[in-house]
Amino acid sequence: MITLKQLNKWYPSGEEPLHVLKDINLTIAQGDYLSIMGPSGSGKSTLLNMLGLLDVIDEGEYWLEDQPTHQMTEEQRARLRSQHLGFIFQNFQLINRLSAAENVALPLVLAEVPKDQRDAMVKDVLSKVGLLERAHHRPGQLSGGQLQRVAIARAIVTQPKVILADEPTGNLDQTSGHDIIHLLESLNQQGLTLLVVTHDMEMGKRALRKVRMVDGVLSEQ
Ligand SMILES: Nc1ncnc2c1ncn2[C@@H]1O[C@H](COP(=O)(O)OP(=O)(O)OP(=O)(O)O)[C@@H](O)[C@H]1O
Repeated sequence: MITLKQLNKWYPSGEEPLHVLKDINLTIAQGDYLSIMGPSGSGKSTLLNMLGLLDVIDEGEYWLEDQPTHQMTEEQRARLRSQHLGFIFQNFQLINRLSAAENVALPLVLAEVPKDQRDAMVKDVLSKVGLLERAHHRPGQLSGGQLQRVAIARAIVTQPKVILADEPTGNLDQTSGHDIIHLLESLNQQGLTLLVVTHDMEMGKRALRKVRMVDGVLSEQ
C-alpha cells in the first residue's frame, strides 16, 4: 500500500542544505507493524512526516494506495491524508477546552459527517479504547495514558488504513506505555497498518518489522 522509491529530502541550513533523507527505498503492506528507531537527529520524524504527507519530497517517489503522491497538489495530498492516514503524537495534541468526545469528533466535523452519525462513530471508538465513561471529561481531568487513548480514538475514528505514531509512549510511565503498546497492537491485529517512530526499546523490539535510521540512511533488520 506504500512504496517509497529513492526518496530524498534536504532542509535549508546555512550555506549548504542539510541532506536529511538519503535514497530511501521502502515497501509497506496493509497490516504491517513497523518500528523506526535510530539516534536523535537521524531523520526519523522527517521520514514520518513524509509518509504522513505533511511535508513535500524533494526527490524520488511516494506511492500511497497506487497513487503517485509526489505528483500531487497540496489539496490532493490533504484529501488523501484525511482518507487514509491517522496520526498520534508524543504530546497527544488534544484541545484542552473540548471534552474527550469532542476531541475525537473533530476529524468527523472537518469531514462534514452528520451529527447523529458522528455521535455513533465517536461512541464506538471511545468504547474500543476503553474510555466511554470518560467521554465528557476534558483533557485536564485525564491521566497521560487516558489522554493517549483519546488521541488514538481520534486517529482511528475516520477509519484510516495507516496509523503514524511519533513516540506514542514518550510521555508515559511504564505501565501506561505498556497499555498503549497493547492497544496499538490490537488495532494492528485487526488489520490497521502501524508505523511507529520510537526510542522505546520494548516497542521497537515487538514490531514485526524493524527499521533503523542512521544519518538519513534507512536499513531494515
Ligand atoms: N524544519 C526543519 N528545518 C531545518 N532542519 C530541520 C527541520 N526539521 C528537522 N531538521 C533537522 O533535520 C535533522 C533530522 O531531524 P528529525 O527530527 O527528523 O530527527 P529524529 O531522528 O526524528 O530526531 P529525534 O529522535 O531527536 O526526534 C536534524 O538535524 C534536524 O535538526
